[in-house]
Amino acid sequence: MQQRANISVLPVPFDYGAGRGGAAHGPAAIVEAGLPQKLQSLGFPYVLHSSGYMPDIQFDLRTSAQMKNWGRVLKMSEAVAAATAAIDAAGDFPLILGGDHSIAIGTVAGLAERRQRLGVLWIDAHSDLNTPQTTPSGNLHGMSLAAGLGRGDPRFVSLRGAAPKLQPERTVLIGARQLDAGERQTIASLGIRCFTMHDIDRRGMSEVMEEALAILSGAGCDGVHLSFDIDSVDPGEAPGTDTPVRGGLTYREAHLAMELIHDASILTSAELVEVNPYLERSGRTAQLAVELIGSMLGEKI
Ligand SMILES: NC(=[NH2+])NCCC[C@H](N)C(=O)O
Ligand SMILES: [Mn+2]
Ligand SMILES: [Mn+2]
Repeated sequence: MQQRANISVLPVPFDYGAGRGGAAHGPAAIVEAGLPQKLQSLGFPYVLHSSGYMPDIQFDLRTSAQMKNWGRVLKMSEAVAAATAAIDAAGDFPLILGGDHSIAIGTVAGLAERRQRLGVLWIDAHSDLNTPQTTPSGNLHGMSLAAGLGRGDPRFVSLRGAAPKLQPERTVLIGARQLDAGERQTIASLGIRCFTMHDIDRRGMSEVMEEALAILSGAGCDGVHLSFDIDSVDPGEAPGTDTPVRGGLTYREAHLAMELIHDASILTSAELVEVNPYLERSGRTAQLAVELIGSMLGEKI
């Protein structure tokens, strides 16, 4: 991260953007797995917010086949955007814990309020570039990056005003290995830089990350947000997630990515999403999340 010492941890216990329940318990699992101790041992002052900033979203039953639970996702997004914007405005480093990946609709909207040239590093097995027209599932966690880029339902795209929040030349994807047809089209037509698992296999994580970070460093960003979907990591290491895809990042590749991100000193915010403790007994996925956050913050072997 940049020279901002105070870390503001914002839990988003929400999973109505996913196809099943459980990711709402991700933040508690990550805290339970030792995140506060990790931040302390690395010497960062931090505050751990309660989830009380979220209004009563349970009872907004508005939904459709193309945007399941959109009423709840919209209410959550508004609350998360406001909370994230406030943390950013206070000069703290926002560290957001998901929750399913639909929470990025809110985090990106909140960050974009002060940062019109926000860069985003999206580490994920997926691209989350679907729209209500292209989604195969109707799950909004597969549409969050699209919303940031100005694609999809106007209520999400224009959350808290200006749209789009993100520009394709400041958006970099890493770890992709399961893209839907409409998403491929969007990546091609917008010219988004997408480093797939194929690229990582051939060139190695180190070279891929160097290029990715160079793109963001050279893109005139006024901030860089890391959106880390734990399903980017291979399901052997990260089984507790809703949409696992074989052939993911190894444990070491994931750590190396985080270490290189730290060394580049460009991050101004980060989120870690899609940990679903319901899907495993071991707790190893939440533990991995804590370790990866450690590497992101400068922990070395
Ligand atoms: N954040 C995630 N885990 N997204 C998974 C998306 C899966 C699929 N592309 C869909 O739109 O439904
Ligand atoms: Mn995702
Ligand atoms: Mn994913």
